[in-house]
Amino acid sequence: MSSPVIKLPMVEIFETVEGEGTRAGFPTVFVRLFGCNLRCTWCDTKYSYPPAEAEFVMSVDEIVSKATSFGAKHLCLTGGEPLLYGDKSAALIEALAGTGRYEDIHIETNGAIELEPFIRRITSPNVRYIMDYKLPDSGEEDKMATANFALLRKQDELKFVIGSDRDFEAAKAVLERYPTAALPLFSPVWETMPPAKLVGLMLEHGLSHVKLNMQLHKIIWDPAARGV
Ligand SMILES: Nc1nc2[nH]cc(C(=O)O)c2c(=O)[nH]1
Ligand code: SF4
Ligand SMILES: [Mg+2]
Repeated sequence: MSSPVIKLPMVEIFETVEGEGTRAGFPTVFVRLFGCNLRCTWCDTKYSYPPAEAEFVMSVDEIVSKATSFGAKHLCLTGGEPLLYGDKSAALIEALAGTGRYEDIHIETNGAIELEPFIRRITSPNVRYIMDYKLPDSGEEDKMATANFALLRKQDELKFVIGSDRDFEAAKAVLERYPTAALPLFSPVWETMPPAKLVGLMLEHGLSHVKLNMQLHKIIWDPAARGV
């Protein structure tokens, strides 16, 4: 019996350089799924959930075939929220890992999805999670799945997008409250937090284990550009 075709709503698949995190600067294929369970005030991908519509629907095989048509050895699965589709999202990750084409597959997840089923099911060593923790300015802090902190591994990354002094204080408090093996990243909200101010706060508060995370793609291209 053949397995049923798994289909997912999609926004875009493209190749560029990774703009964020420890792999910033590497040529990377981006697979952006449609749909999100949050509505962050400062969201920069509002085209990835309603009232916008999915650009197309693709089967897992079609997504893998398009992704592997590019040369990059890094792949970023993003959205929207790429883990919104549970077993279907997991099947896509397994299929991408199963190609053997990628040194690194990282998943940009929003902090409002329990990671336990994914970490348990997907055992490929090159699959990593970059989890956001949504701070007060996002309006979505109460949705955070704090059980994920203890599950994240040293190859994973924990990203705080910081819009204000209040957000900075909250991020610092979260790191003190929830121990994690993941690498903490502090990223300035493009419109409201000058990077120099965020660096000043990091140094002033002695956060020697935290890495500044600039969005390279917003420096290289127009901050509003899509598909870069
Ligand atoms: N270049 C580039 N790097 C990125 N890293 C994370 C992105 C995202 O939208 O999740 C992104 C993106 O959209 N473009
Ligand atoms: S989780 Fe990401 S895609 Fe969803 S609303 Fe927040 S910033 Fe936008
Ligand atoms: Mg983006």
